[in-house]
Amino acid sequence: MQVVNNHKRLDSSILDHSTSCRKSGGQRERESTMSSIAAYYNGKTVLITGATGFMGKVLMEKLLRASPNVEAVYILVRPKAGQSMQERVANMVKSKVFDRVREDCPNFQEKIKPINAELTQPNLAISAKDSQELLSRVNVVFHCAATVRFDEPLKHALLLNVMGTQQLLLLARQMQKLEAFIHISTAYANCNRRNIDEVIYPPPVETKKLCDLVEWLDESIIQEITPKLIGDWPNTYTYTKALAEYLVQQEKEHFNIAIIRPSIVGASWHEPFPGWIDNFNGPSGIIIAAGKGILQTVKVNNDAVADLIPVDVVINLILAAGWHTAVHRPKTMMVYNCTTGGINPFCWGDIGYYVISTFKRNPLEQAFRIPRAQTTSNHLINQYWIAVSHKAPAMLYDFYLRLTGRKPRMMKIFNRLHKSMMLLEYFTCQSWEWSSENMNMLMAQLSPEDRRLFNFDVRQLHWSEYIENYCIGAKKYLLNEDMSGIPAAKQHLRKLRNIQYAFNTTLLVIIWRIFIARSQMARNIWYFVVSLCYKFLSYFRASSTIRH
Ligand SMILES: CCCCCCCCCCCCCCCC(=O)SCCNC(=O)CCNC(=O)[C@H](O)C(C)(C)COP(=O)(O)OP(=O)(O)OC[C@H]1O[C@@H](n2cnc3c(N)ncnc32)[C@H](O)[C@@H]1OP(=O)(O)O
Ligand SMILES: NC(=O)C1=CN([C@@H]2O[C@H](COP(=O)(O)OP(=O)(O)OC[C@H]3O[C@@H](n4cnc5c(N)ncnc54)[C@H](OP(=O)(O)O)[C@@H]3O)[C@@H](O)[C@H]2O)C=CC1
Repeated sequence: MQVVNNHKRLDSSILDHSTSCRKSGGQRERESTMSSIAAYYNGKTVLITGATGFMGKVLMEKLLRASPNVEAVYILVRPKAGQSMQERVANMVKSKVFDRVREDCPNFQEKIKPINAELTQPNLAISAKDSQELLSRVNVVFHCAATVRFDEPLKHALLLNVMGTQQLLLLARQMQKLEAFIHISTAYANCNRRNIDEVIYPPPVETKKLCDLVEWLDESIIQEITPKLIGDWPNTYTYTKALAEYLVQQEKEHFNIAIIRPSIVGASWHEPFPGWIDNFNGPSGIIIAAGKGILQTVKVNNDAVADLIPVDVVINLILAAGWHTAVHRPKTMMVYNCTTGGINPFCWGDIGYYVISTFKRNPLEQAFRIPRAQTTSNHLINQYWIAVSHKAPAMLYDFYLRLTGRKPRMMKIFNRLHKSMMLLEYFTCQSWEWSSENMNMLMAQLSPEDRRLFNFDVRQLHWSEYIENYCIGAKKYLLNEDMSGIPAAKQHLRKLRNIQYAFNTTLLVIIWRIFIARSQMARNIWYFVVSLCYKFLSYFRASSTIRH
């Protein structure tokens, strides 16, 4: 109920702004003067890479809704999974994430200008004609495209995250009207350090030499030497993002640049809808696995800071930084650590608690077991729980599937889950400290209206409410489950609970029977307990007879 009310409150707080597309030119003009950021983007031409991704879509939606008079939004898109660029964009604009902007500006898609591109190819595989159009028109670039997979082979991660960025920078250098270039990095680019300031740290290797090396080395050799090359970085993703930051910094003399470093980007806080999420990355897959009762134990340090940041907070900061970089042209290149830990900390243990309690109240459909999450940072304890509460039930279930003539699948799901958890545990078992002076400084420079429309003040974030919306968002938007199915899902959980009680009781009786048959001590304990119960019952009966 609280969540529903919250949704209403949030909706009404942004309603007056979101309807601006339907208002008259004069009204819109007046509103634009109130919001410097929204007004800045009106009339500008923007280029977004990674627009088909999780953050890119939210960025595009907010930009088109906040500044409906933006001149054009160019997006670099590649054909994928048998779909042409046009088909992908046509499907994308139908996505629920654009529902609000669709309502406000039914023709919003006319502003979107897709450009065929592949960031790993020479010149980004952009045609000469498209390239010319970009060079003569673009005012602001938002570079979001990247591979965010932790297990990406080094060569591919370098090709996309480093060389792709370099090529985009080369293109940007030639843009005649460029006012700002905003590069999206990650707060974990320097995760080999404990305290991370808003500065660029020296790269671990000379990027050019490394790129040359992997170009001619055999793939299998690169795989073999990857751990040595990445050193104390946990994966190729964070390593290549660190290298890219350095490259971006090298261009600071040529145009106005800012780098945004978000931590773990989660579902949205307010916009476009509370709890909006559309992929299984980061915590989302783990949260769903917990809600389905598949994941029963997870390796986290309960007291370590869970540096989650809502996607809309990141997008608001990105847009504000774009405006600030273009209009105020800071003398030094600004790096914005976009994190919550130092401002409004929250721990992994608390997340575990709130996730489970939300899914008990709002269960997912067809759960495998009752949601329950054992959280520990102890490797042995975690392995014990994995054996007892993951592998054993999975084997039993697969055995049951085999018996009923179906294909076993649970062990496969668990193996995949364990692989993901192993890759994520580096981030859940330790804490980092990020400074956030630049984010605070930028916030201080915003007008009250901008602070409201482009809110990135995470001090106002109420974690329990946010996690509740996150879980409900995952249910609605990721799993496409209807809230009207909750009574049936609760009924299913009750059934699972009864099955579990019956199973546990049977198991206990069997174990006890085995003990009694084999051990004199177990027999003695058994007789003692039985006689104690008998005495207690006799006493109870006698005392109740006297009272009558
Ligand atoms: C209760 C306690 C809470 C505690 C909660 C702890 C959370 C602890 C988070 C730490 C988070 C740190 C984050 C650092 C912050 C950055 O800066 S990193 C940016 C975020 N990047 C990531 O999170 C990438 C991590 N993921 C990966 O690297 C790869 O997905 C993995 C983990 C290696 C798995 O690879 P894979 O086995 O090949 O699987 P993958 O291809 O990813 O997925 C295959 C399919 O299964 C789907 N899928 C994936 N997971 C699921 C799922 N759970 N259910 C259903 N389908 C799924 C995918 O959508 C995909 O579908 P298609 O696209 O094929 O249709
Ligand atoms: N999500 C998170 O938790 C965090 C993300 N970040 C950073 O934010 C940015 C966006 O992340 P997010 O939206 O989550 O990532 P997604 O994986 O959702 O999106 C990645 C985007 O990059 C595009 N892309 C990938 N490869 C290529 C290629 N070869 N050519 C052209 N485009 C390509 C994808 O296009 P396609 O649809 O064709 O695959 C997609 O649009 C990244 O730079 C990431 O490092 C930083 C911190 C945390």
